[in-house]
Amino acid sequence: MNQIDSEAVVFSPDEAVLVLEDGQVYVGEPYGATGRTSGEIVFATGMTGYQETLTDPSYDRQIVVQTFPHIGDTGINGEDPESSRIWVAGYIVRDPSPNVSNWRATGSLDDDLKAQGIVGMSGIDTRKLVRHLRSAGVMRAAIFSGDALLDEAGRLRTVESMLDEVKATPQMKGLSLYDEVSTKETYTIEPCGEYEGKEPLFTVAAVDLGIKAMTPHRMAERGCRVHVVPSTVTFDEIEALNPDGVFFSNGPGDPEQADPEVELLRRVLDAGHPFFGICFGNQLLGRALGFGTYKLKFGHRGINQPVKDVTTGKVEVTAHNHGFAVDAPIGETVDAPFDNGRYGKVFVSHIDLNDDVVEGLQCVDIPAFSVQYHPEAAAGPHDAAYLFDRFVELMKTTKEAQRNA
Ligand SMILES: NC(=O)CC[C@H](N)C(=O)O
Repeated sequence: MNQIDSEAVVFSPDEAVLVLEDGQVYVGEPYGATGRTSGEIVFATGMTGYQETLTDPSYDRQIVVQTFPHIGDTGINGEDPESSRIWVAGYIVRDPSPNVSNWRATGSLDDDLKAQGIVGMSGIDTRKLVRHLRSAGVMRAAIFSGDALLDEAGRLRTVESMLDEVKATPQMKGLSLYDEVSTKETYTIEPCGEYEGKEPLFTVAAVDLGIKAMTPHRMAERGCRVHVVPSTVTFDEIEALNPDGVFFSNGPGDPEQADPEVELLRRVLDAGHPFFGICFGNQLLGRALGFGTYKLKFGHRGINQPVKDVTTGKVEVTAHNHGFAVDAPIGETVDAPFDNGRYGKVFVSHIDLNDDVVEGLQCVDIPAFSVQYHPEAAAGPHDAAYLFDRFVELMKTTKEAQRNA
């Protein structure tokens, strides 16, 4: 069934009910675990990579709607997850595949969602739902199925009571609400591929704000030893690693409420360490430089967004997962506003050709740059792999300059 007028909502105990913060209601079937879940509802437009989406810690506490209708046909496997578990709060698909057909499959998506207790639903008009979110903007929502559809007396709940629960759901907050996504202990990724077993070319301290597994791997395959450190790491703990470069990862939450991480980043910049940031890391660099950040109406979540590198004019097909963006001037090189230009000049290096959203920052006077999108290609195109080469080159030139100073 589709979205229906909430006054006339009818559903049975074996169905699933989606209630949006603005009162819209959709009735479908349970998919994955049954129960209740709530969070900010967002949509992802990728046609492939559903395991990478589900296990991206940046989706922590968000209900994800897939716009591509047929999900689950390749089952699940042990190679594609981007972290140790599924992080989405809930999952909504149009037409889940009842069959698994892939040589790497170790099980079905439905079973994995059930095993991890992820409440989902299917069989609703996701196109209508996404068009509504695209015009009304992302908002809080909840999914109810199984016993969660019943009140204490065992009667079917009212939509009003479910709507009350939606409105009691916490709004998107800063990283402190999400520190569950970060590693609790530092771990190290050694050089791999052609650099396997060799002395590392460079040492990177990667701050895990919700890091995706493939990201440090992209640096390790370029000869780096990567120490992945918790989001609560101190500057002195970073210094003790004697890094040639520092990386801030992607992650959930509102960058405007991540001041401790911005302060840590400023100490990294003041120490002159080469810096590379991705997604949340880009927003934190923007805020460290003195720019603001703002919430997008519905965000960018998918693996085919056109981004222009303004220094080369090249257009890259890129993978995105962000609901916030940096508010910086496009088309000009400016003094970074923080502390009367302490960090020198900076320009917007990349822009999204769909909506002119800032997709990259390049500092001119300090060794620091970042992108809003995901160059690690997990899932997604490999167009932006050069950014990892750029980070290695930045560490190389900075080390040489320090040696010759
Ligand atoms: N993937 C990310 O790093 C997301 C960054 C930030 N939480 C946002 O939603 O914009």
